[in-house]
Amino acid sequence: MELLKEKILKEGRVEEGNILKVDSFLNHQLDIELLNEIGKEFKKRFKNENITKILTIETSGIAIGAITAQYFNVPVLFARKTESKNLDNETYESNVYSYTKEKNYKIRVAERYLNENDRVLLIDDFLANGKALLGLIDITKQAKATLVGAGIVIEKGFQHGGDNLRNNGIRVDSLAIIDSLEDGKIVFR
Ligand SMILES: O=P(O)(O)OC[C@H]1O[C@H](OP(=O)(O)OP(=O)(O)O)[C@H](O)[C@@H]1O
Ligand SMILES: O=c1[nH]c(=O)c2nc[nH]c2[nH]1
Repeated sequence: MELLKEKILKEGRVEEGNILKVDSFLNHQLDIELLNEIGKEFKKRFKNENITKILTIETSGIAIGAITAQYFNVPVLFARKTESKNLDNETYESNVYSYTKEKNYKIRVAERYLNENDRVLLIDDFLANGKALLGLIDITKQAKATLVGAGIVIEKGFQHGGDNLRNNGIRVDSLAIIDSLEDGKIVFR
């Protein structure tokens, strides 16, 4: 998606540890105009798939998940990473290692909001090693829901999470794929 790539080149900063910082528009401050265009693009790509639910993971997936859900007219459900009295006792659970936080999280989704009648589109801001998506896929399987695929805003292709999933037959549509951040230079696939 050209608009997104231009924005990444204009505002993205490469940080230590192969981190691309895009917090001016994607996962801290939010550029709603751009996020709307991204939501429309996901709708265009998955419009024939009868999606019934968008599933994402807190924190950074929520904004893009919610904006995208408007174009599908379906609810967005986000996996929680922290315990809460606010959550049902009956939950699907999985484990996710966070690349940016360097720690493991137990993620949870209330059973009542995901079931075998659902056709699920996973949405997230970033795909790196694929751990967040693997956790969401695990939860989708536990719910016996149908996994349609994943829509990702930025994939860091050099970390291979996306290609591993594709090799396992999972549809992963990323709007920008980065092949290298070496020497602080952003190189798209
Ligand atoms: O493909 P992976 O290696 O799993 O990396 C991608 C995940 O990492 C980020 O989440 P993070 O753990 O930084 O949490 P946040 O959403 O709270 O920022 C991002 O929002 C994805 O969910
Ligand atoms: O803002 C982010 N930048 C990254 O490089 C990254 N990798 C995983 N998750 C990420 N989030």
